[in-house]
Amino acid sequence: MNTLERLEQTIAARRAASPETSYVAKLNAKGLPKIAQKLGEEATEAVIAAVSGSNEELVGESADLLFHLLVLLDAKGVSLDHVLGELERREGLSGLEEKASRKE
Ligand SMILES: N=c1c2ncn([C@@H]3O[C@H](COP(=O)(O)OP(=O)(O)OP(=O)(O)O)[C@@H](O)[C@H]3O)c2ncn1[C@@H]1O[C@H](COP(=O)(O)O)[C@@H](O)[C@H]1O
Repeated sequence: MNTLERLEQTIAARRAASPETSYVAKLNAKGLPKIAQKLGEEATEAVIAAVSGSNEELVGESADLLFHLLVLLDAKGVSLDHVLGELERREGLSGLEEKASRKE
C-alpha cells in the first residue's frame, strides 16, 4: 500500500473520531462546504508557493492540498482508486482525445 492509500484509510478511520482530538473529524463536523472551501484555500496556497515561494514551501502546500483532496473524496464517498482509474483511462489518450471523450 502506498502513502496516499494509507492516508485514505487513516482519513476514513478518523472521520467518526472526536472533533476534539481529530482534525479530520473536526472538518467533517463542519460539513461538505467547509471541506470544499479548505481544498480551495490549499489550492490557492500551492499556486502562491509555486509563483513566489520556495520549492520547499511548494512541497508543504502540495501535501496540504493532497490531504484535503482526500478528505473531500472521503466525505463524498469517492475512492482514490476510482480517481486513479480515471487517470489510467486517460493514459492511452492524447490531451485532445481526452477532451473529446468527455464531450461524448
Ligand atoms: N496529513 C495531514 C494533514 N495535513 C494538514 N493537516 C492539518 O490541516 C490544517 C490546515 O491548516 P490551516 O492552518 O489551513 O487550518 P486550521 O487553522 O488548523 O483550521 P481551520 O479552522 O482554518 O479549518 C492544520 O490543522 C493541519 O494540521 C493535516 N491533518 C492531518 N493529516 C493526516 O491525517 C491523519 C489524521 O489526523 P487527525 O484527524 O487529526 O487524527 C494524521 O495522522 C495525518 O496523517
